Amino acid sequence: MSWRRPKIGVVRFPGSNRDADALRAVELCGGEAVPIWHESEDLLGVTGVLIPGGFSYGDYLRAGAMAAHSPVMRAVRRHAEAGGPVLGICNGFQILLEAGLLPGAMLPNRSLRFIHREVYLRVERDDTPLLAKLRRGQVVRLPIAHKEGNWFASGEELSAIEAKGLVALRYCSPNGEVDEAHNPNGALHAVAGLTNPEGNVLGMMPHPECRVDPLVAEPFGRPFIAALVEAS
Ligand SMILES: NC(=O)CC[C@H](N)C(=O)O
Repeated sequence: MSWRRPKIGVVRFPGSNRDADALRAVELCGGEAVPIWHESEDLLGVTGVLIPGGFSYGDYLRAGAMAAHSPVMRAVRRHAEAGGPVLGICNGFQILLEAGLLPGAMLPNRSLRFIHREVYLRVERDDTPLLAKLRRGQVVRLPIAHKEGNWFASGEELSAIEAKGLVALRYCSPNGEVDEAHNPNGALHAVAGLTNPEGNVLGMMPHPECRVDPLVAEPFGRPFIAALVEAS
């Protein structure tokens, strides 16, 4: 890494609650974490963006639906369209879907319950900078904590997403088998994470930001945060 610590903006909305861990995770992975309030019309000179989890606007309407119309999201869109890296975690992923920066939509979990537990994830691609610290086929374990993680796309859209290889992560067994028994929320094709066609925007339901410190647990989240820092 160069002498300069890349500046990563951590966007905060009313109701964000994973922002503190996200800020710390960025610093632990070598970035300079810059909090950005949702009313900001610009990104304060950052070169990467992290949209953390939580309950922006209380999940009213649909999770992420109101946050997607915040002033800061206009700046995030410009940054993404210019090729800048963006990582959306959980509510951040929901916001990116609602903003149309990633394809598909979230439905309530199949069980209609909030689910908080560890899951296994199979890495489906490693050919883009935000996934470059993982390898295809690798299985990682991370926690999920959501009630709207049942990812959905229409049949045609789903085929196009698979054909373009946009699926980044799928829920799986500890051995990497993708089956319905290991799909916690009913997401179509067990989708847990997606990229845009250009690969510079990544959304994921599991939480890497609370798995970066080896004193807490095996740091399976580190490659995601470190890749964002390096890509920025
Ligand atoms: N931890 C999160 O970011 C998830 C909260 C999310 N709004 C939900 O679906 O419940």
